[in-house]
Amino acid sequence: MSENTKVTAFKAWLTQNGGGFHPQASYIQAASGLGLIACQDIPPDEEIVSCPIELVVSPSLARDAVSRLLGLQDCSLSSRQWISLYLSLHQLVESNDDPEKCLKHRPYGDILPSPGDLSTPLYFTTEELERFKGTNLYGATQDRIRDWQEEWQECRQLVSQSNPAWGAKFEWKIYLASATYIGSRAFPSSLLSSDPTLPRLDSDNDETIDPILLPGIDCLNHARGQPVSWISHSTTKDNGISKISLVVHRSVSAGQEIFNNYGPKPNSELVLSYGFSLANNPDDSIILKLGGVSGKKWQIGRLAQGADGLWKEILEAMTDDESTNDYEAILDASGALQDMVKTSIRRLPAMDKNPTGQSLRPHVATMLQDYVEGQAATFQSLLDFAEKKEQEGIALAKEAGFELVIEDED
Ligand SMILES: C[S@@+](CC[C@H](N)C(=O)[O-])C[C@H]1O[C@@H](n2cnc3c(N)ncnc32)[C@H](O)[C@@H]1O
Repeated sequence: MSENTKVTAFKAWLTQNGGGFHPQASYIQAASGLGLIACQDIPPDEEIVSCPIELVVSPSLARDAVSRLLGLQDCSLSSRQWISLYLSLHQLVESNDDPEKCLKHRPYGDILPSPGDLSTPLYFTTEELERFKGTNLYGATQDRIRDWQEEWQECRQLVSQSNPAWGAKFEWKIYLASATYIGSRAFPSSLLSSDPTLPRLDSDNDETIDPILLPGIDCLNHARGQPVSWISHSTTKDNGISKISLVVHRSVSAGQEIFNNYGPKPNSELVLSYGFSLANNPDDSIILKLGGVSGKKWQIGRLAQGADGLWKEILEAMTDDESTNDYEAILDASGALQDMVKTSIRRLPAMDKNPTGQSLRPHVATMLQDYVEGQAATFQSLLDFAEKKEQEGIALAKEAGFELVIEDED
């Protein structure tokens, strides 16, 4: 099937099921892969795309379909595993071998990017990945490979027990692509509530949020700050959700791309889960954890946003009593923070003058450059913060009658 035929079939499937695209929006090749382009001027506040509830790929839909197809009972897998397995089975099982039509997302599966078009770090060459050594992203990629491979082994075993021929075909690359689709296209299940919200899917504080796939709505690329709304439509009958739609509040001129807004995401997350980065991304952040203290992870943004909590924790670790005004503790804490930040800065990968050199593909070089720039700028802001605290400590010492001269070791 050609690319156009697949897109036509997908659009027809979406429409037949009660969803669809704006009549003036075409799903075609855009600047970053497939995207939605306005064929004529579209006024603000128009519904751009909608996905009927029947086509939403939720963990429960996936679990029910997979369990029926494989004859599983009371099987426990994570939400990501159920959805990944459901998507993967679309590739492993021919339509003829699925007489009950458990796998009902074939037109959707056909328009998902091929593995060759996926660009998250799990698709980097070894040499490309090595260039990220010294960053949190490098470690996060290694963790993800290990975790997803364990998930794949577990799923493959289930498939093999049910149908050895399907199990034999279930290679790592099939699970990897499915799990990558979830990372780069999923929305939080909270959108299905009557009061939709867009929290982070990896949010530590809400374990009730699952990934869901919204065919059609996930066809839009991301633009930071784009004003959009999520509308969940209720049925008049039982007040359940009938469809989810996306409304874009800016007008779009003919020929322009229509964007979604994936929310404020740092490049660490954009690269790891989506395979792209934004230059000078204002949402960049670093994650720090103090060894031997509470184990809490601190997220610090550019301009040292969020550093106050981290500072308080370091300072409290340096003081025996409740006093956080003790200049010695302030100077110790500031010294510890400066040492920690300087070590992290030194570990960051060196940026080539010509980052699009031969060893890296250009899109990987761009991600490396954007990501390292954000990390370096954020660490530098934290260093400035620590130096300011040092000055405050010196001023307090002076008030107490001590003249301090701090010598810089670097
Ligand atoms: C939900 S899909 C968006 C539609 C997608 N282009 C497609 O082929 O269906 C998310 C993927 O689109 C690409 N993408 C989205 N926004 C982008 C952007 N601003 N710059 C570069 N790539 C982007 C990335 O590959 C990302 O993983």
